[in-house]
Amino acid sequence: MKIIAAEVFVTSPSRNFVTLRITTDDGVTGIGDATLNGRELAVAAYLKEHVAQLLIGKDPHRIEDTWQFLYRSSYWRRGPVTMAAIAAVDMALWDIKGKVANMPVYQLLGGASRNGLRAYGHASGADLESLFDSVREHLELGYKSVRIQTAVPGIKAVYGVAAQAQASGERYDYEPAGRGAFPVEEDWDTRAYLRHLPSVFEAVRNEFGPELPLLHDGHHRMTPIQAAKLGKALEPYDLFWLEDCTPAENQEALRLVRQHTTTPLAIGEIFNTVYDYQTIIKEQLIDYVRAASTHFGGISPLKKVMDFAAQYQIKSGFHGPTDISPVGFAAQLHVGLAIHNYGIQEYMQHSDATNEVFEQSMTFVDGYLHPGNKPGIGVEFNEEAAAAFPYQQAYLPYNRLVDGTVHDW
Ligand SMILES: O=NC(=O)[C@@H](O)[C@H](O)[C@H](O)CO
Ligand SMILES: [Co+2]
Repeated sequence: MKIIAAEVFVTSPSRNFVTLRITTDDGVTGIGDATLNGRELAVAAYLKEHVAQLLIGKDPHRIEDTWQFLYRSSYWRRGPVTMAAIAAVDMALWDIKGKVANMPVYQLLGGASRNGLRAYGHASGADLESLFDSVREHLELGYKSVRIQTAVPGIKAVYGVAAQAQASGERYDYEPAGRGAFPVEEDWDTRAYLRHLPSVFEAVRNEFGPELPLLHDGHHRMTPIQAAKLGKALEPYDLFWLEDCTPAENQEALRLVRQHTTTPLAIGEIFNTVYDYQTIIKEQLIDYVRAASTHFGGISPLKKVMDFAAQYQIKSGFHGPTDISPVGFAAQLHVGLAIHNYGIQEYMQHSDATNEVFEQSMTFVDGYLHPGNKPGIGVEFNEEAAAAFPYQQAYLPYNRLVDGTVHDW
């Protein structure tokens, strides 16, 4: 069996996606997600200009060998662009292998370790009333766990609060990527946030009780001691996790947070190799691995990092916003179903237009996800539908503090 074609498609139903399709001489095709929100064309070019020609003639069954070849032969290692490109190839080859074996990918990874994958949704609201409505809406949609994001007094626009979508009556089902040639500037004040958030969780617990698993995303905005302060202040509200509490390029920073709080910590959606996790896993500085198949080099390394994490009783919490395409999302459902140390899956629901372009076999029933049992990854790419949605440049917002200093968004 040989690879005869590797094509890259950039399409933009609701938001931009980059998809790789590999075709073999037997006519079997496989697809992979190469979407990097705000830098999509960099990955598309990396694949089109530098990778596609290297794949022609290769045996598609040699997944690990192809992964290692792409990782080491480029010489320049790691980074979000390279690893998203390698991820797309890895996913497409697993898709092909599953189709040839006539098995869903999770069966090739060792079979199911559970019946379904517990998911959490993104509840948000500018004030308590709209936040409570959003929690109720997600409970009605079947979610059994919810992430809580809300506005902060004195701050104009805060990450994760879909006020703009709610104003137009839509559900918050897209990741903030403002279309246009320059990132939208948002504002931030950590002290105001730290003063406000505990009262929000107290109100949510009073309204919804002690059982409902609640998550929160700090989105890289605190220093370690501020993250420690928040983690401790939230302990009475028994969070499932506090995510991205501080920028973690300096993995040792989590030592300080860990010393001060028992609030579980989740880190890593912007990481792209196991080396980014090495210290925080070995020293058990986190409880959940936030990697996504698309940003982390694909299915193969996602399984490897979870096997490493298992030695330290750390579980999965894979990143699953709508800027992970349905292909990347399905790929990590297969990994989540097969591993023993599964935790929870972030699940924002893609839009109707996106679901038209990507025909999926995954299901979401009573709060649990399942990738389905179609051979391979279980997603078909509709090229005709994709052609109707041309790429539109879009950037993620960025932050400035009230004194004008650029800050993490
Ligand atoms: O936990 N989820 C997140 O932090 C996401 O909403 C990220 O901001 C977006 O995926 C960035 O493109
Ligand atoms: Co996050």
